[in-house]
Amino acid sequence: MKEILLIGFYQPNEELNRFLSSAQQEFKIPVRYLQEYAALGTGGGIYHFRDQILSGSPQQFFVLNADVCSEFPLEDMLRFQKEHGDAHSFIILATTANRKQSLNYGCIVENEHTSEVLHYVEKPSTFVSDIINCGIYLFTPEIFQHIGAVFRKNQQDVMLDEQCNGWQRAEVIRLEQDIFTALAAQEKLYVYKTDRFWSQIKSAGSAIYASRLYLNQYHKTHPERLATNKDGGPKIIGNVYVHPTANIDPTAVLGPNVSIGTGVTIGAGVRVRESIILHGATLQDHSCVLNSIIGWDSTIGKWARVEGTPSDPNPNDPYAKIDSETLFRDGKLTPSITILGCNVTIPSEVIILNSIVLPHKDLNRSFKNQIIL
Ligand SMILES: Nc1nc2c(ncn2[C@@H]2O[C@H](COP(=O)(O)OP(=O)(O)O[C@H]3O[C@H](CO)[C@@H](O)[C@H](O)[C@@H]3O)[C@@H](O)[C@H]2O)c(=O)[nH]1
Repeated sequence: MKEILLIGFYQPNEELNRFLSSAQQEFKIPVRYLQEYAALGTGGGIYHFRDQILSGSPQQFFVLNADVCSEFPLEDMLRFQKEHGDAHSFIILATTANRKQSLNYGCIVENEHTSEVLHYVEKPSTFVSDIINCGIYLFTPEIFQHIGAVFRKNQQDVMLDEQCNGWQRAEVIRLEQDIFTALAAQEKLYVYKTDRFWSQIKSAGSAIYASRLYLNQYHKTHPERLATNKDGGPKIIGNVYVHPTANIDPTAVLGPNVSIGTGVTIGAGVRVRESIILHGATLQDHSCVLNSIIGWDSTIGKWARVEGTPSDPNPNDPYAKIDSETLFRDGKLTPSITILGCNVTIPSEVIILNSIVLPHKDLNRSFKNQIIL
């Protein structure tokens, strides 16, 4: 791997720049952010920056959606490409979903013998296939010829349509609908199926689930990254990550599925389960945090209870995925995890249940099922 390019249409800010430079230092690889002038779609985005992507003449490159978590079996995909198709074929990583949930993803029909993609439908309205697109692709530079053809076709369409504002429309290209659908059954596009962990991260609730998947993975591959029960340390249950700079009272009980960030302070008798505590937060003595995300520099008072409702996939269905449901159903806030934005203060002895608290709020009482602005 030579370089990582992040492509998006957001204005870069100081936080992003700090992240880029610390990632470069940590992973010892150039990491750059390329900003689109407008949302160009996944195909349009990489096409717009094709010169940057192709500088250094890579033979292949990966394109990863930013909102997925996975074991990212990239080497397996490279190996698969060598074994199947030819050196110029494109590979989509796929996994199996249940019939109902498959409709929320890109669906793939394959030739079972050759793994060639025969048919691709993005988010179909009726069942097409339980093999779904994971949003992780291996391309060769030739993909730009296919995107370029769509771009030129769009340009012609735009010229014929006098009313529309030219370039922008022509440059918006979606990989799935505009490229994959056309490439199916052309002996170009192949699918590599994985049964390793994979999930979308579309809602805040899925962050806690994704964190569990990564901690499980660490348990198998990097157990040294996880906290253990030590004399003079807190009680650890299951998979827990604690940043070395966190200050944790030995009478606290953490886990399972807990991540504690930089400089967090956790007082005596605190209980944390299924939660993410971001940097600089303070959990005062005997507070209890369950199924929640605590934002940067927030403070939870003594004996306070911050609790959410997990939205995990059905554990009895091996192919179930997390539902990226909307915040409201039938006009009501769906019970979900509790999220505190940054710099929120929760007083002592209150309960915050299934709520979303926006940054910099200083609460003075208990809240249940609310979005607090
Ligand atoms: N640079 C850039 N990125 C974009 C743009 N539009 C979307 N993206 C990025 O492309 C990724 C997926 O885009 P979505 O539009 O949110 O699609 P989706 O509903 O997540 O579905 C996609 O991912 C599923 C797997 O998670 C797939 O199953 C599905 O087929 C599709 O690829 C996200 O990381 C999103 O940030 C754009 O204009 N520019």
